[in-house]
Amino acid sequence: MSDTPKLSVQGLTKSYDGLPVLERVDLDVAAGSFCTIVGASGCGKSTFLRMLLSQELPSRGRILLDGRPLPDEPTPDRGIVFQKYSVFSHLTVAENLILASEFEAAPWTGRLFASARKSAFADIDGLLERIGLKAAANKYPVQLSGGMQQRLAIAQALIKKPGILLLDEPFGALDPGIRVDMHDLLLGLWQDLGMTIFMVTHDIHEAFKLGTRLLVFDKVRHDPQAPQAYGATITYDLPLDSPGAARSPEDIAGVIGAPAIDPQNQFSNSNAS
Ligand SMILES: Nc1ncnc2c1ncn2[C@@H]1O[C@H](COP(=O)(O)OP(=O)(O)OP(=O)(O)O)[C@@H](O)[C@H]1O
Repeated sequence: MSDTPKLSVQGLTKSYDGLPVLERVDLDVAAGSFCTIVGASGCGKSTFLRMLLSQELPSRGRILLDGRPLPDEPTPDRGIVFQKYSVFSHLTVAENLILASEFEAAPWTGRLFASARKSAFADIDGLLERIGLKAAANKYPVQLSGGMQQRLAIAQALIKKPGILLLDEPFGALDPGIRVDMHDLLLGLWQDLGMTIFMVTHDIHEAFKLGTRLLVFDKVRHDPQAPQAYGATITYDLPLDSPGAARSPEDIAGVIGAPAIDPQNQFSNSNAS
């Protein structure tokens, strides 16, 4: 097996208007890892994911994918799911899923016809089944529950079989019961498809349950006179799947300090900028 990390982040800094949001981030991630990311609100977790997607470019440093510089633009090998549904409301579930193929095959019209369209629908049949949306293939997003809409968003992100899946609080808007179903779905997909996953969450229990590695973002340098003078970095990088690894959110409270976790087991916003 190759020793080259799937993803390598080297000396990464991101600033907006000269103010650093992230600084000196270094990280090597092996293929097949499931990295959960936690940190105070506003510390740059989404910004980090957007850089892994190439929606944003680093101000300094670099990101390597399979040992090569990350492309400057999003590519099909990286899929993303956001908290808020990112599906097209005027298209059915199945139409949402064949959209990428339609634009690939017909960039001007975004439309496939006759046998090509039929074949595109046939291609997504297995995915619809796997994601639990087969019976809803002809429904519009407004006719789906929140959980089903998020299943559709995940299916959309998986359509190009990405090696890396980026999840930005994907279950944050769902009821606890639905979340458990979504955890099972996600873990099953991760195991079946062998993806490398980066998932931002505010729920520390979710981070422990799903991740093989927990990344905590926080500021190590503070200037009370200038709160925005420094950016956040990875302050804790905890393996969750090896013998002796931290096993519970209570363990992490001991490692990173109890104030990081509030009574609802959510990361506090005390460092919000
Ligand atoms: N395009 C942008 N231009 C200027 N500032 C930005 C931009 N995108 C993000 N920021 C700033 O960067 C900081 C980090 O934002 P980001 O959304 O990455 O944090 P986060 O940790 O994901 O927060 P939350 O947990 O609340 O979602 C914030 O102060 C935000 O205002």
